[in-house]
Amino acid sequence: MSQDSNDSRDSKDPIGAHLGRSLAALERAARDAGLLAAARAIAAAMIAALRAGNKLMIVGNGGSAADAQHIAAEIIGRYKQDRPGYAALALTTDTSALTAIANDYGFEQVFARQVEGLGRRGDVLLALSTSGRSPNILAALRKAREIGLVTIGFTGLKGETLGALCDHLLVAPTDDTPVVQQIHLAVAHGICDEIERTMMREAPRK
Ligand SMILES: O=C(CO)[C@@H](O)[C@H](O)[C@H](O)[C@H](O)COP(=O)(O)O
Ligand SMILES: [Zn+2]
Repeated sequence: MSQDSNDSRDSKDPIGAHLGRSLAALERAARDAGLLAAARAIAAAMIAALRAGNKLMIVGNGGSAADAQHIAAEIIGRYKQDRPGYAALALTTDTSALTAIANDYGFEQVFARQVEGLGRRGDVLLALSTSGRSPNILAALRKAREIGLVTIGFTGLKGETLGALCDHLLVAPTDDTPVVQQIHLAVAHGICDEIERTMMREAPRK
């Protein structure tokens, strides 16, 4: 049985059961010193790259593709403060590129090919994968390493092997896919806050 499943409550009250699982996992995350240390190190790596004129690229499948776009929008647009846009993009949005690459080279290459074309040494690749096993995510991380990007993985309890391809790995303390995604987004919002506050403190008008 999954760490967070509760079958009898699920069948009677799926919404309440989901909220209960989400709350418990978020509480575990908020008290997880390893997760908080990883999140702070990830924010610092992103800040260093953005300050040096590099960019952040983000990849994910399904709900994590939506999260990739959400996080990129917070950074290029704004999170809470009026400030310059910082260089971030999701590689999940260009349907022409995605379909051409999938059609011509296979779905496994949809992100790796974009990393090859757009990535420059010192850029950051943030890969969101709840399972840590999606072949297109693994291929993107391998390509990023080849080019000299900083590699960051967000995963769940089943995905820790992703760490072999990542300079920084954040592990949500659950194996329930949607709850893993919710923790990824909550941590990402905290990281956006840290990025914005630090960049604004150091160069408020730049
Ligand atoms: O949003 C959800 C589940 O909450 C799904 O769309 C989910 O993202 C998809 O099944 C993905 O293909 C899962 O990929 P990954 O996180 O294992 O890399
Ligand atoms: Zn979902």
